[in-house]
Amino acid sequence: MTASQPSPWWPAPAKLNLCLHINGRRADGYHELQTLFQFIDWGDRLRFGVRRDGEIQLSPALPGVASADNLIVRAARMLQQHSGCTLGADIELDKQLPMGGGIGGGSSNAATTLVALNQLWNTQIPEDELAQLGLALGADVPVFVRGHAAMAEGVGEQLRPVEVEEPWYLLVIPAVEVSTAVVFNHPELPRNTAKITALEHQPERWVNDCQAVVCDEYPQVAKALEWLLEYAPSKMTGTGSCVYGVFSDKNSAETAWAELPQGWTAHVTRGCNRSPLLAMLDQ
Ligand SMILES: C[C@](O)(CO)[C@H](O)COP(=O)(O)OP(=O)(O)OC[C@H]1O[C@@H](n2ccc(N)nc2=O)[C@H](O)[C@@H]1O
Ligand SMILES: Nc1ncnc2c1ncn2[C@@H]1O[C@H](COP(=O)(O)OP(=O)(O)OP(=O)(O)O)[C@@H](O)[C@H]1O
Repeated sequence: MTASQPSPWWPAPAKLNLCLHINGRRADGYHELQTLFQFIDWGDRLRFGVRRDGEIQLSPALPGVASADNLIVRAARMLQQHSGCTLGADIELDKQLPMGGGIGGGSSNAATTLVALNQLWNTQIPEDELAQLGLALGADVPVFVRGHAAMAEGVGEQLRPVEVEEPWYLLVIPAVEVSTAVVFNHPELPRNTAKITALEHQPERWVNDCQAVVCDEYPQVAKALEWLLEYAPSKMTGTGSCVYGVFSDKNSAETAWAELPQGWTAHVTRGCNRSPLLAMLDQ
């Protein structure tokens, strides 16, 4: 027997990497980096119903991802184990974000699950601990748990909240999934960019060190970037495949979007230093 309580939709926004500088490679293969995260006001949504029997049920399933491997289910189980909570959840996912696009959909889903169930189960895990728990699920989970635009250093685990401009973006989604591990193992990847102090205040120095190798390996990404650059300063996010152009207002982003080649997918979206998930928590 289960008893479900209705619950509102919780946002799981995407992120952009406004820069991704690779400063070195550690002995364990992981890379030292400097990357600036900002959220966008576009993402997935999740809805939770509390169950008394401890089961975690997710619907619909994601194509190609077994339920036990889904970061949503893994996040819920992790919170159960960590807190000793005996409650479960029925979780509904409204998936909008492409996978392998470098916009952090899986990580954001995991973070929203941790934050929402922490509230709905009344487990009262403090934010620092919740972010630490999330790190075991993926390098980008903590920034989504904290919900502030941030500069990340180390291997991505040291986060410092920042305030940067909140422009409009035209986000182009090439029809290709890029593997983060393949990009980081690429022999041609530049790995010796000098570390820059207060990088968040120097947008003219923001680059993505993964962009050139991804454009070489995936012509669709190179083509999307070339097209966007006709309209605005543009870059790839994370390890790709998505690329974004930066616009000062919504109108000019929409004007470029109207010229999108047939068959391409793109979204006009706004940068946010405060995640829509935090806004929901404040309600
Ligand atoms: C670099 C970013 O894309 C920036 O948003 C992310 O931090 C990567 O986040 P993610 O996909 O959650 O990454 P993880 O699942 O932690 O790592 C995937 C793979 O990327 C490589 N990796 C990741 C982060 C890092 N600092 N150095 C690495 O070399 C490792 O080969 C690792 O096996
Ligand atoms: N709930 C989930 N949503 C998306 N992907 C998931 C989820 N659970 C597990 N995955 C797995 O994680 C992989 C990476 O998905 P994700 O959407 O986070 O990619 P990404 O945007 O490239 O991530 P990042 O920017 O963190 O590198 C997927 O290919 C999928 O196999």
